[in-house]
Amino acid sequence: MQFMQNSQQVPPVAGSMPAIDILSAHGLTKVYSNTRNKVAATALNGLDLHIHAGEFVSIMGPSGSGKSTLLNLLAGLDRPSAGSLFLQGQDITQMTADRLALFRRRQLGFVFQDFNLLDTLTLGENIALPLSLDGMKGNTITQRVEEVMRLLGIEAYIKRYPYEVSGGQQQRAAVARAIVHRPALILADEPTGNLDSASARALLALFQRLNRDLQATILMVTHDPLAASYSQRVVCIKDGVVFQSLQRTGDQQRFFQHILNLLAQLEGNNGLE
Ligand SMILES: Nc1ncnc2c1ncn2[C@@H]1O[C@H](COP(=O)(O)OP(=O)(O)OP(=O)(O)O)[C@@H](O)[C@H]1O
Repeated sequence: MQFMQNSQQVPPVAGSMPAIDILSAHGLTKVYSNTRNKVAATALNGLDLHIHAGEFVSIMGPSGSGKSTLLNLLAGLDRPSAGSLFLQGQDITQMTADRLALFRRRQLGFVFQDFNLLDTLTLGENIALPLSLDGMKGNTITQRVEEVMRLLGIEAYIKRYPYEVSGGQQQRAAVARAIVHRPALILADEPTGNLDSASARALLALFQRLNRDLQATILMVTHDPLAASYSQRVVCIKDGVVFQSLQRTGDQQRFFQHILNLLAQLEGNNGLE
């Protein structure tokens, strides 16, 4: 299984930063206007962000800094008030609703805090969904589902329903569903929030493996500095703009310490919840 298939994408050269932008946001602004009390809230205030192909990036920031708003815009669930947002070289802010829905289905993979698996479908059927929605043939779907379940070590549970497996196994199935169609970008929203610490570490190690071995590009929103230390770069948002971007240089323990230092720099560090 390989994520880099598009001619626009090239695998990163070992030891150097990959140069192709999967995501490129310029002056991204979102103002929520409340018609009732006529008070506007600026959630994003001209944010610039670039994510290269093959990067694993964490987004952090205090409560109310704009993380969810950013994720909603990246997911195409909401439109910005101003600015451009290029994914795979296409400005999704200019797409019609239909094109955006197709783009989202093909190019993005989502992993949520509460897994979002359908209870009435088996794990195998849940994972098959993005492929069947895209009209793929049954045999090919079966092959792809089995391949991805093997990759994630959950092939034994293909016929089980979500309520018949553990939280960690459900989240692995959710990751399988997010990657089965080989999206350009995986968006993860607090993916470890509902997992015990052992399952959380296993999931983060899995993200690292997908990133390292398959060059999957991952953007993860997290409040947890330990979770963020599994990624290669932390982008800290404050008041709707990028406060600082921190690249991992040494080992994970050292990066974890750098992240803690960065969080300590943020005004009202106790707002990180
Ligand atoms: N639908 C909305 N209407 C009005 N204001 C909103 C709306 N959604 C978010 N906001 C405001 O926009 C700002 C950014 O909110 P957002 O939810 O993006 O922050 P966040 O960083 O995800 O916070 P948290 O970590 O608490 O989830 C906040 O001031 C919030 O009150």
